[in-house]
Amino acid sequence: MDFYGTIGPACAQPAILQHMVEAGMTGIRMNLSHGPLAAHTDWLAMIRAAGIRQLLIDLQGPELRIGTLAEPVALVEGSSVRLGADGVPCPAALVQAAAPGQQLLLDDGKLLVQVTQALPEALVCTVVRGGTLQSRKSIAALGLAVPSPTLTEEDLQNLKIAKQCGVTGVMLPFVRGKADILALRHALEEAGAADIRIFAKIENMTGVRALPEFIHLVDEVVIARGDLGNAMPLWELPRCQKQLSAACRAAGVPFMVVTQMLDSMCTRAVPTRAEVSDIYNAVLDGAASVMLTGETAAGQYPMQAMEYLVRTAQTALA
Ligand SMILES: Nc1ncnc2c1ncn2[C@@H]1O[C@H](COP(=O)(O)OP(=O)(O)OP(=O)(O)O)[C@@H](O)[C@H]1O
Ligand SMILES: CC(=O)C(=O)O
Repeated sequence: MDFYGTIGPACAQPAILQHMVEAGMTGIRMNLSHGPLAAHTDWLAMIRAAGIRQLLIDLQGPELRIGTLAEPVALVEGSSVRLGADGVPCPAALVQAAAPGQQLLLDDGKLLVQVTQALPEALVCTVVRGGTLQSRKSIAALGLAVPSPTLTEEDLQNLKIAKQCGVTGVMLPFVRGKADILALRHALEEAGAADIRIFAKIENMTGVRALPEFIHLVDEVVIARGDLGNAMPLWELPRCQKQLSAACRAAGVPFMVVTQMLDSMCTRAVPTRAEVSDIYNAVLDGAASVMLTGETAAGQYPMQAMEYLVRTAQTALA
């Protein structure tokens, strides 16, 4: 079984990475939504030096995100916020597609705004659930199909240098169907990196429904519960996870379970009973790999989190 962390400011130090490897980490994810491969040569050197065998890059793909903010923006419930020109930067395709009444979940659903006015270059929204909005956070536009290419220009640049950077796998967000996988395969071939494994992230209902058409074209399916949890009431997410796991087992395709596996360990050295049960159950369901994200990238206890992940999974395997 594979155990992944996510590299970020909290763990990008040789001694911490070394400790995570000693705890059983077999691979690491680099989230390229926060910066390109070329800007992370120091992290790449650390990953090599720590002897981490598998390096996954998580592309931008068709995912919608807030752009870069000069500083975090406080969104106050009931107040108005402008997305687009002269406001919080966001993709132009979203501004074009959204109509008044559209709800937009921000930062994996922590914040919620509703469009009140759709101008040609901006959306005026009312804040329904407030909080602090930071740069590059996710946007989920429920029920709205926003046209976007499989790969961004930056994704293509990253794929060109992936092989020389030691990348072994590519995670494609928000897979919508067979065409997205074929486009990524083609881009990898063009980059001379046809042997890099493809991890298809299931992050919304489009991906759930399309899974049968592309499951045999990918190397691993990723049950990406952060965004997937925005696509349904949260009490339905466990059933969806179980159904996706069963579909992968039936097809004989490996799958990964990721997100909030040990979320409380971002700020506490010991996980909750519910979190260790979640890991144990994912392993019993047949997961080929499990991954930590914010816990290792930005949390206070990256080494302890990796230890709990690996030990709990190994206990389930024993
Ligand atoms: N390459 C990076 N550079 C700087 N900060 C990073 C980097 N990768 C991750 N982080 C920080 O760690 C946090 C958690 O990482 P994670 O990969 O889960 O990002 P995310 O944007 O929250 O997730 P997702 O891409 O799944 O929506 C990020 O929100 C960011 O603050
Ligand atoms: C990891 C990720 O992208 C998610 O769970 O949405």
